[in-house]
Amino acid sequence: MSTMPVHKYKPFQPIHMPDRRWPSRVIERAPRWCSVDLRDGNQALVEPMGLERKLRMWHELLRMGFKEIEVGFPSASQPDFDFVRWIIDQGLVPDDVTIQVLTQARAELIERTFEAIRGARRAIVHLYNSTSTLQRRVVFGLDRAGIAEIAARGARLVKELAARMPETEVALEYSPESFTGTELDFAKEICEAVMDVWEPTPSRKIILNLPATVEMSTPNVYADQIEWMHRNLKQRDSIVLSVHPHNDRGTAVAAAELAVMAGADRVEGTLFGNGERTGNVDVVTLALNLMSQGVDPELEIHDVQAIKETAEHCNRLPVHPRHPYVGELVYTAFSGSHQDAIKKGFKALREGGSPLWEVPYLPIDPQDVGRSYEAVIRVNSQSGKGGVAYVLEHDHGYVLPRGLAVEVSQAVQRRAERTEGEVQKAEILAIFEREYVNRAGPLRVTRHRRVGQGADERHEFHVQIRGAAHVLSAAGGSPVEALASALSRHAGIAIAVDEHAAHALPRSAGDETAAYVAISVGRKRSFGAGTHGDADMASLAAVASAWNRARPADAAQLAAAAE
Ligand SMILES: CC(=O)SCCNC(=O)CCNC(=O)[C@H](O)C(C)(C)COP(=O)(O)OP(=O)(O)OC[C@H]1O[C@@H](n2cnc3c(N)ncnc32)[C@H](O)[C@@H]1OP(=O)(O)O
Ligand SMILES: CC(C)C(=O)C(=O)O
Repeated sequence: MSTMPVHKYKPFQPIHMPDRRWPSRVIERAPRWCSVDLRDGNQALVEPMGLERKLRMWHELLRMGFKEIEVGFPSASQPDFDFVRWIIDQGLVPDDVTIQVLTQARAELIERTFEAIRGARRAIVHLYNSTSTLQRRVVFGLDRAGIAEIAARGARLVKELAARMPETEVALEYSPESFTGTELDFAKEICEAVMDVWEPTPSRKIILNLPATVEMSTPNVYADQIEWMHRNLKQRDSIVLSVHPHNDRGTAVAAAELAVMAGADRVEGTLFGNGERTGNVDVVTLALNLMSQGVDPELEIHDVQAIKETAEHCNRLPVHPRHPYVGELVYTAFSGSHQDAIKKGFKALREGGSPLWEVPYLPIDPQDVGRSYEAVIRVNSQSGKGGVAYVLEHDHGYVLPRGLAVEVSQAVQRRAERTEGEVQKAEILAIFEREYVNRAGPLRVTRHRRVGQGADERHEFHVQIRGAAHVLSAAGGSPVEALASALSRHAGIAIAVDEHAAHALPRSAGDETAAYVAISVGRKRSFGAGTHGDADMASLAAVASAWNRARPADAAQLAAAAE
């Protein structure tokens, strides 16, 4: 038993609904989105947005394709009121976009709200009052009938004021605020009391918004609550059923998704989940979750970084580096096995020709949201050969053979362990090139040519051994094999070429070849690499590098024998 004060809390009562249907439903289309960044998001900020920040957010939301945007709580403050007036008066509301404004169910606030929307082509007036057992008791001191009357009275006034403003098409949204703490039969009763006032029809629907004002249970319970309302509300065809999840338990995204499976038509949320306490549901995550399932998210998120910059500027709050789809680190693998799988995934993708994105550990293609592959693999002490090989290939064009990749990654690992940090891409390149590529030492091949023809063909090598010029030669085979045999003869040591690979190495200065060899000098195995504008010379440089990297004693022996 822990010493935590569990006795202060009671479990949330589950909903008895053995025939619940949502668990076997699949989301096949995006819900109607409503951004509440400029209201619920804004009301939770340390420094609420002024005109400049509100306008920047507004334009970002329009660019993303939101068609319903809650633009404020105009009766709350002059800046909120002024912003609503500004976008109406300046003609900033596109024809296909509907603004939404929130108000408590209090006469003076509703009247002020209507002043704010005067002249708008269309507006959703969003009326709310708290309905939970707790709020009824401690905030309002009213019974169910008293609370229902607040809502009905508010709806009557909205209807009356809307009738006096025929130039504006007014829709009503009603929220039984704190719905998750409200008995379902009462939530139904109060919603239907509002409907009785508003008299919605299938062509003039009411929006009933069922908020998880405070997230109080596991998301499946919220889904049960939504399905119960979906199945039991009267005139369902005259209702847009909306949800507005908060994230107190960290499961707002799951709650919203299950709620949509349970019958919700519409979701209210904010960019990256800004909002009261732990925030509103994150609409970007919801939308990209849909995209990752092949469902059109009906929002444009081609540059998630730009959207994040807007959110951070407007909210003056940072987005976490691990935030889904947008965080600085979410497309980055540090750990070896992930890197290996990602590298192989990219290769399979390149070679497979399928349009489907299937790369382990990357649920979506970072490029689809404007992120690059730049940071997909970063290297520290948790990384393996796959990561190092990926960096050398992706960033520098070297396609290392497996054994060499293992060796290089061990050197990189030692560096990472020593510094206890990340090894930057430039350092990885430096470690590799310094140790393996055109490695200086006693042996250097300066020229190669083929002499003779047919059976008499020989390879002639001009080499420097400890600075002294020599001409070596050997018959037949590839230049690499011939050099190994010429060196063997001169040094009196068995030299075998175990591996040899080469590929074009695109460089800004012109195309080069990169070659890799593994040679055995006596019993010692050594890797080397070479680069050169001439393919044969690249391979011969690789042999020389491998030799120069071999044990000093062997090198000395070669030098002595050749002198
Ligand atoms: C869960 C949500 O996010 S809901 C939205 C919440 N957002 C905000 O509150 C941000 C903006 N709000 C504000 O700036 C202020 O609350 C205002 C300007 C709207 C109103 O301010 P005030 O008049 O000072 O009242 P306050 O908000 O403290 O409300 C308290 C009174 O309103 C009543 N009340 C609260 N909500 C509602 C409601 N939805 N409908 C009717 N009455 C309500 C309370 O019972 C209380 O009544 P009492 O004074 O008789 O005890
Ligand atoms: C007004 C309502 C919808 C709200 O913001 C909430 O319940 O969180």
